[in-house]
Amino acid sequence: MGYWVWYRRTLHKLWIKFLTLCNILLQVINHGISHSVMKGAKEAALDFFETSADEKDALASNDIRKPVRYGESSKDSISDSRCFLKKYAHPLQEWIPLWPLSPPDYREKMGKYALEVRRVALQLMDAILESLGINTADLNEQLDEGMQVMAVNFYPQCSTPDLSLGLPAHSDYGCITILLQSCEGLQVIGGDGNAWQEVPQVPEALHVHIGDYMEVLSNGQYKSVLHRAVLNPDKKRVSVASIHGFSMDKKVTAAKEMVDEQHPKGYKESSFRDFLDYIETTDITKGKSFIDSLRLTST
Ligand SMILES: O=C(O)CCC(=O)C(=O)O
Ligand SMILES: [Fe+2]
Repeated sequence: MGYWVWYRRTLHKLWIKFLTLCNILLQVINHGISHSVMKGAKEAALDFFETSADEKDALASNDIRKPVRYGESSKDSISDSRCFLKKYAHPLQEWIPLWPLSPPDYREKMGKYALEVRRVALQLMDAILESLGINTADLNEQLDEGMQVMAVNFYPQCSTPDLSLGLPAHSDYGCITILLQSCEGLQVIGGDGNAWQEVPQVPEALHVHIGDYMEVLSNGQYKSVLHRAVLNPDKKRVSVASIHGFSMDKKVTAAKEMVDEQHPKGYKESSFRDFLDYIETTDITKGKSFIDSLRLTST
C-alpha cells in the first residue's frame, strides 16, 4: 500500500513530476468519467469475450497492422493465457464501423468510454509534459491528431496462478496508457526497481502508465513502466488498456527543452509505424524491447 496517489481534478505539475520520477503508481479519480460509462465498458468487454467463437473468429488475425483484431494466447507469442481485442479508436467515427457488432451494445458502450478516456488522456499528457517544462502548444496539436489504440483483454480465472502469467512483462509503446480493470491482476515494477508490485483496485480509479514515447520525449527523465498481468485465483478478469500516442508516421524525438550539452539526445527518432515494423520482426519474448532498440546511450 502507499504506492499510489489519488489525483484530484486540478492536475498539479509538481505532483506529477514527483510521482513519475519516483516511479510511483499513478491512479486518477475525479476524472469525470461516470460510473455507468466505466461499468458499461467492462460489461461490453466481458460480453464480447462471451459471444460465440464464430463472432470472435470473424475478427481474428495475426496481422498486427489490422486496425481491429482478435487474438488468443495460443496464437499470440507474447501472452500465456489471454484473449484480446485490439482496436484503433481515434477518430472514433472512422474506426467504430470496424468494431464488433456483437454484443449489440458493444459499440455504444465502448465508444462512450473511448471518447471519455481520450479526454482524460489529453489532459494528463498536457500536465505531464508541462511538468517537464516542455512547451505543449505544438505537441498538444499533434497529440490531438494522434493514435488511440485500445487493448481489451480477457483473462480466465486460474486456480494455479503461479504457474501461468496472463501477460508477460512489457512496456507500452505510446505516451501514456490508461487502464480500466474489473479486479486486481496488474503488476508493475515498483519504486525499488526490481520487485513486482500489485496495482490495487481502487473504486472508480483509473490506472495510468508512462509509455515508451513519453520516455523518448522526456529524453529519459520519465521512464516507461514495465508491467505484466497475473491471473486471478478467484475470478475471471477483463481490462481495457487505452494507449495514447502520436499519429502513425509522426517521428517522435526528445523535446528540445530536454536536450543540452549535459543531456545529449538519448534516443533514435521513431514512429508508430516503426514500432509495428519492430514487433513484426523481433521476438519480444526473448527480453528485447522497443524502447531498448531506440536507446543511443545508456540513459
Ligand atoms: O490486463 C492488464 O492489466 C494489462 C494489459 C496490458 O498491459 C496491455 O494490454 O498492454
Ligand atoms: Fe501493457
